[in-house]
Amino acid sequence: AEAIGAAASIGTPIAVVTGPADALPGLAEQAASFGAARVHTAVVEGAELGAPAADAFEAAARLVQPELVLVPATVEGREAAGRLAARLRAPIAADIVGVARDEQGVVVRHSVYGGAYDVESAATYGPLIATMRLGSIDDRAEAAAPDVQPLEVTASGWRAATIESFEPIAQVSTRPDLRTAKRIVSGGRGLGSKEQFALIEQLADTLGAAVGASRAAVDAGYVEPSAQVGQTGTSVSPDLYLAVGISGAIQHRAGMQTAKTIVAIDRDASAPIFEIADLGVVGDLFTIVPQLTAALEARKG
Ligand SMILES: Cc1cc2nc3c(=O)[nH]c(=O)nc-3n(C[C@H](O)[C@H](O)[C@H](O)COP(=O)(O)OP(=O)(O)OC[C@H]3O[C@@H](n4cnc5c(N)ncnc54)[C@H](O)[C@@H]3O)c2cc1C
Repeated sequence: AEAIGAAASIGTPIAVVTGPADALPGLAEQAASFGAARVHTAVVEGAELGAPAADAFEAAARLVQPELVLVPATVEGREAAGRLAARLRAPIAADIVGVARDEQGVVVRHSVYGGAYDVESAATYGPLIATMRLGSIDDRAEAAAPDVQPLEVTASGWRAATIESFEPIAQVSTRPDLRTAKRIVSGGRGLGSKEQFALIEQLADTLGAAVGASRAAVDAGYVEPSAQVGQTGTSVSPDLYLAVGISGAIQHRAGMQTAKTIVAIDRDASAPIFEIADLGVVGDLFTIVPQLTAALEARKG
């Protein structure tokens, strides 16, 4: 939805979806519902990473002759985008957080030095391939009527890493996914222990929010690494980001400062998190958070 929304903000979005044959109709329908004017499908099955998707992207790029190819900056997306750029001899812009158009063509935006600077880049010849940081683009397109066209893909046979075995991790959480959550409650080192981090989980559950954390909280073992928000964690752009006992280091802010409303609770009035907070509460979190949770529960009741 994000890639299609970003593409629609500067042109006509054409989606390429890859996956097992039985999943493609559903994926194609979803892409149209996200606003893709046309959807090209390609069957990608098996355990090879990157190369089969790059084969499909290459076939689509040669057919469509796009100005810009947007690929989500996931592990596999980055691999496929790099391969595609090499094969098309096209430039690549890594980890973009925005797209625009000026009089000369497509411009992409990057957030660098832990979010301290925004820089723009453009390609002098195209197509520009860009990997897109997930959770960084708000644009969404209107749903389109499905126009699904299978791609003819010639397998390149290029070498690729393969998955030989894997162990599924049972997802036990009923909370929203961190990356796409509308509300996030994040806890930092100020929580002091894994047991006390439960305060964050209770508040999150009261708000129907996802649980996030600073790296200090993750490193201290209060919460699992998948909860980390920031430069080396997940980038998020929720409607509400509630930071509790998080000082607001630049590396944390890099992953959350695009949240629409930021609320911070910290006992240190000079903590940098207050520089970007829309609402700040200076005080002891162990007093404030239980009261806040109780007040929200009472309001729900
Ligand atoms: C290369 C690199 C990458 C990094 N990537 C990330 C990243 O992705 N994400 C990330 O978060 N960090 C990242 N960091 C770490 C970052 O620099 C900070 O160290 C980290 O964000 C600090 O976490 P914190 O705010 O929880 O801890 P602290 O900075 O220690 O802040 C704790 C806060 O809790 C407050 N507090 C304490 N007790 C209470 C209380 N009882 N009530 C209210 N407030 C209280 C304190 O006043 C303080 O402001 C990275 C660092 C490096 C070098």
